[in-house]
Amino acid sequence: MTATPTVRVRGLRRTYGDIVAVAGLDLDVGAGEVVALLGPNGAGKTTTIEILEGHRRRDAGEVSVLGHDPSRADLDWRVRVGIVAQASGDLGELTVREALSHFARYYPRPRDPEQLTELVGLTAKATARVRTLSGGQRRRLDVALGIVGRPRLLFLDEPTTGFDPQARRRFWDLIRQLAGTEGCTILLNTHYLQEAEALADRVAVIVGGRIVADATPTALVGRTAARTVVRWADGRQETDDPAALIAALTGRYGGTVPELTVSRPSLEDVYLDLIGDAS
Ligand SMILES: Nc1ncnc2c1ncn2[C@@H]1O[C@H](COP(=O)(O)OP(=O)(O)OP(=O)(O)O)[C@@H](O)[C@H]1O
Repeated sequence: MTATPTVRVRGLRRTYGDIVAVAGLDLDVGAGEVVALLGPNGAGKTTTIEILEGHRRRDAGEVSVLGHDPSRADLDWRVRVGIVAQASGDLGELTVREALSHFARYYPRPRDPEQLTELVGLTAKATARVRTLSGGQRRRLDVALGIVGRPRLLFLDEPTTGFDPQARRRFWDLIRQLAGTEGCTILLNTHYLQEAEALADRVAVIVGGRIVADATPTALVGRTAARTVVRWADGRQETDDPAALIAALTGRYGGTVPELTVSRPSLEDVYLDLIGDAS
């Protein structure tokens, strides 16, 4: 992590009447990092992201995003921040190409709308009206609109909801490209554990408006008490040393172990443990 994080949050709080949505949250995101926010419904992820985007006020806490307080940010800051919100705006009767060309004009150094259409896999729909797109296609357009201005920092709030598996993989490639080649910092809010595992340098788990874990996916999985489960035709055993167990089974069967499967603990196991402990 660099000396000055791209996002720095200390003691963030936000209430709605009696509901404490964000309850003293601390978070750092370094330049070029991809950080995934995970948490159950109502944990405070969207509230946090929208405060960082400058779209919601906070009750307390310090927030610095690209060196500025987002609640007082100017146009110069806005063009450096890309946003893919949970709900997308109404684009009326515009076609995909028209929508991208229209929004490209707001930025000093926009991406080429044609290349962007290709990048998000919407070339076949370039002249289709936005209202005729399927849910997943509309979401891809939202992603395109979020990156049309070549942001330095990109907020993605559940970006791949409604994507088919192929579109999701393609989106992951795009995010890796943005983070890798272009050095874009990305804060991503997702319910797909596999997505967090595939993309994130760090995972921050929010429960009840607070971060309860913040580590690399590998470190989080390593922290779990869950063990590898080895199953075969007439047995099942949990173990810390699957190789030794499989060698023993191979000896016992005098060769191939029938119906052998090995399941390692996943990020999902750890996540479920964490939110279970914290709630
Ligand atoms: N505008 C609002 N008015 C009142 N309560 C709100 C408002 N926005 C959010 N909340 C409440 O604040 C809490 C946190 O909501 P938030 O949308 O930040 O959660 P989330 O982690 O993004 O959830 P999800 O995964 O379901 O999108 C919830 O209890 C929610 O009902």
